Amino acid sequence: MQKREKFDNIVIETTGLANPGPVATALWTDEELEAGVCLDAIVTVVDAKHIRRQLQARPESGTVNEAQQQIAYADVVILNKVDLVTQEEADEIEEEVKAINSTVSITRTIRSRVDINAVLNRGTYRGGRARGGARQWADGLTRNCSGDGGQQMPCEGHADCGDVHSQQVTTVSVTASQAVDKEKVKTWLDTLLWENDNLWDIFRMKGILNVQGSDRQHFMQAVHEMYELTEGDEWRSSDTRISKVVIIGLQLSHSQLQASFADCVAT
Ligand SMILES: Nc1nc2c(ncn2[C@@H]2O[C@H](COP(=O)(O)OP(=O)(O)OP(=O)(O)O)[C@@H](O)[C@H]2O)c(=O)[nH]1
Repeated sequence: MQKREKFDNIVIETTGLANPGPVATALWTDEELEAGVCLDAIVTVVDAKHIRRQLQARPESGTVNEAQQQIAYADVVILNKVDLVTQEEADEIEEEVKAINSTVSITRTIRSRVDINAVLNRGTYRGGRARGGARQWADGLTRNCSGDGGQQMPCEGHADCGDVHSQQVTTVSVTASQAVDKEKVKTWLDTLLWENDNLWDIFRMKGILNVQGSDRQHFMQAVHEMYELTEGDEWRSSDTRISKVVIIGLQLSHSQLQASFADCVAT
């Protein structure tokens, strides 16, 4: 079939669809396949006036709070109707959103008037060597880590208290200061995402890896049950070579995740 012009962007509004995960994975195509469409970013509009009540709603047993889940999958949150809340309330809402998804970028709006660059062409799912995209969020991940000779890095990360938050979607971050073994990381991801016997539910993962035997940064991300590991540029001399992965999901135990990630260190 021949087409005269291509679309620049396709925006899909999943109205009435509580879980963006399956739609996102269907559109997240392998770069090497050079598909005509690729996933750019998942954007969630948060209603500042009503979100706190929505976040507190108790889900039925075996289900997840829909507002929490939609924030968990988001790469960008548009915090709308900020004219209907105070500045302090908006700050508190941002904190609650970040407690669910510490990697999300938040833009405050009235009537959803937003700079189009905040939501389109973000390149979030582009591989490691692309400009912006993975490199940008990976810089954000490592910004809070300071290297100090092989010790555990004191990184920021919500819910790093070791508790399992049963009905609450949270972000947990795990780190390794020594280089990791790529094959071990793949096995770790397979187990986390595919063989968990419903012990936890992972929606989203993003990470930067210092891979044994490589001078290049490696990026990993997962959505729903799909993950991708890509090679990026060479580490810069100013970079702290660490591995850090953030995991967003339900029933996450920081201590268990940290211990299992530590097993990925190359020996
Ligand atoms: N004051 C104010 N009102 C808004 C704003 N954005 C939308 N509204 C109004 O809020 C009302 C409901 O709009 P929305 O919450 O956007 O409705 P919707 O998108 O159909 O809601 P969903 O069912 O959640 O998709 C309408 O009257 C809008 O004009 C805003 O930023 N500030």
